[in-house]
Amino acid sequence: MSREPTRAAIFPVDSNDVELIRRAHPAHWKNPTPNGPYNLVVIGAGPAGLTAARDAASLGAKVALIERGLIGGACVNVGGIPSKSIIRTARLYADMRDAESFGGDPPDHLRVDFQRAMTRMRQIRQRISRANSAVSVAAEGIDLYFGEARFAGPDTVVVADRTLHFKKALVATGAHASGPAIPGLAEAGYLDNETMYDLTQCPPRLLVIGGGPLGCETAQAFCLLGARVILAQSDPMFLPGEERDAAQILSDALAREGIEVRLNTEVVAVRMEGEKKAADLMRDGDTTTITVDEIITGVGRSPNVDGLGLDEAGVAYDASGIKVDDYLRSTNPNVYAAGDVCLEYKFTHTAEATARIVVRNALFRGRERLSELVIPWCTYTDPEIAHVGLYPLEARRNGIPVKTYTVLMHDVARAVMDGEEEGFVKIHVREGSDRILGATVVASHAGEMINAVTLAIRSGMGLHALADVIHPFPTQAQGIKMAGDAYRRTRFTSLRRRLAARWLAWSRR
Ligand SMILES: Cc1cc2nc3c(=O)[nH]c(=O)nc-3n(C[C@H](O)[C@H](O)[C@H](O)COP(=O)(O)OP(=O)(O)OC[C@H]3O[C@@H](n4cnc5c(N)ncnc54)[C@H](O)[C@@H]3O)c2cc1C
Ligand SMILES: NC(=O)c1ccc[n+]([C@@H]2O[C@H](COP(=O)([O-])OP(=O)(O)OC[C@H]3O[C@@H](n4cnc5c(N)ncnc54)[C@H](O)[C@@H]3O)[C@@H](O)[C@H]2O)c1
Repeated sequence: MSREPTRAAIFPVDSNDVELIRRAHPAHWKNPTPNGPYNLVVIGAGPAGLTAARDAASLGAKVALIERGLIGGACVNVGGIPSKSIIRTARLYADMRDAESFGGDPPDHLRVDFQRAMTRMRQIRQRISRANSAVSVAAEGIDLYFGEARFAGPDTVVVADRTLHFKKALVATGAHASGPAIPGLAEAGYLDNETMYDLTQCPPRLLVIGGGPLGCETAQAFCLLGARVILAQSDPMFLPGEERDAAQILSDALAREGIEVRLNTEVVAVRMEGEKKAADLMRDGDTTTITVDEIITGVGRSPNVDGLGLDEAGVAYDASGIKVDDYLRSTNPNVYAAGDVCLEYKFTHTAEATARIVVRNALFRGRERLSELVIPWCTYTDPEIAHVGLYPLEARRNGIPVKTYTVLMHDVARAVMDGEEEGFVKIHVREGSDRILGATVVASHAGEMINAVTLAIRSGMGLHALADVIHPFPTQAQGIKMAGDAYRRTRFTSLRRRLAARWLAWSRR
């Protein structure tokens, strides 16, 4: 059974897309002619490949970069950039509807202009792609090739009619949307992240399958842009990896906005009924049928390993991607991997961070380790959910006693003023110390707030010291400092308090 999603429209949709393609994969690009072996051949020009190629070239390495599609990879073209652009417009409509609670008047006839929201997204996407144009990449001294790359041996890659020899290679081919094996889905047609940004009209009734970051962000954005959304998630909670109360706040927020939340629910069959798509949803053995205009899937991503000739290169891989050691080296000591093709945590920032490790380890005999990275992440729903470090459950499983300091956002003055009181800051420390193990922030700007905790963990700064960092008033980031203050207050032992009281009493004499 084919699991290919249907094309919503012909890409390019408008002149912005034409411009994007002109920059990110020019029609008449002439591939260079290799001239001796490369220090580094990079396959894939997404965040991982671009970062590695640029860093290596700027250090004087002879670098080849190969891309089969658009420079920028998933992030720029079909991921973080388009999704966060439409989320911004969705939030604008949410604020307009909510104008009364900010002391304003909601517009009389609020009509969502979906096409304009999507056009704005395409404008932003092509604007951001300027920084990665083929011409600018080549101008940085990188030999840029377009075409499908394939290993022809342990030190050779072929692309189009060129054969490239390398001392080291980096596989940075990313991942693609996994197609859920739901009977009838392929025949009925569906969209995923490769195709949904081609939409020019908002589907009136939409089923989103999958309640991970992609499904939750997409469901909320499309709901705020006018679709009636049903969100089906097979797990009992959205964002299954996150802390329960964070996922619960999100679940409540989605339901409040009018999304039909279906947890513990499997989509078991899809079929066409006239112009509509009928989907059978099963929960606890009971099946209900819903009818929708469109289906979007977000059920995880699978690494791009097929057709790369990895066996010829002696590079081991499986369904979770290329097997790498802590130095990001594959089973071929001269071939490394970075980003989505090998990582459990599939984020733009981890793709870039791992690419930097590869440049140091592969070209300069570095010994930098993947396990030493402190990796935060954020789901850009409203409220946002951000995390870094260990979860309490993980810590306890490893025998580490945990104490948590919690600040509710409704106690943070700026959050109250902004009408963004939902959420919390939770900082987990090793019990009996101020060593920060991890943190979860649920707040409108959690993605910005988590950075202070990441910095603290990275630099070995304890929660006590974090409380001493002066935060401008009023900011929502004060929630982080307030968690530090909560920790500090616990240090006022009864003996200290008694001594302080005695000293103060003596000072009053
Ligand atoms: C909808 C969505 C939203 C997201 N939002 C966020 C977010 O908010 N924040 C975040 O951090 N992450 C986000 N991500 C994840 C992020 O996009 C990825 O983690 C990131 O793009 C991975 O970078 P990469 O370089 O490893 O791979 P990719 O970006 O996938 O790039 C790989 C490149 O390799 C090319 N390629 C593949 N095979 C070959 C071959 N054989 N020959 C030549 N070229 C090849 C591909 O064409 C592609 O351009 C999101 C993802 C999606 C789908
Ligand atoms: N803000 C961000 O950083 C961001 C945003 C979007 C995507 N991403 C990245 O992209 C990757 C993919 O995200 P994702 O949300 O697609 O994957 P995911 O694996 O994180 O979540 C998929 C969810 O779908 C559910 N699911 C799977 N099959 C299902 C089915 N048949 N019916 C109903 N539910 C089903 C799973 O229970 C799971 O919770 C992730 O690694 C993520 O890091 C990141």
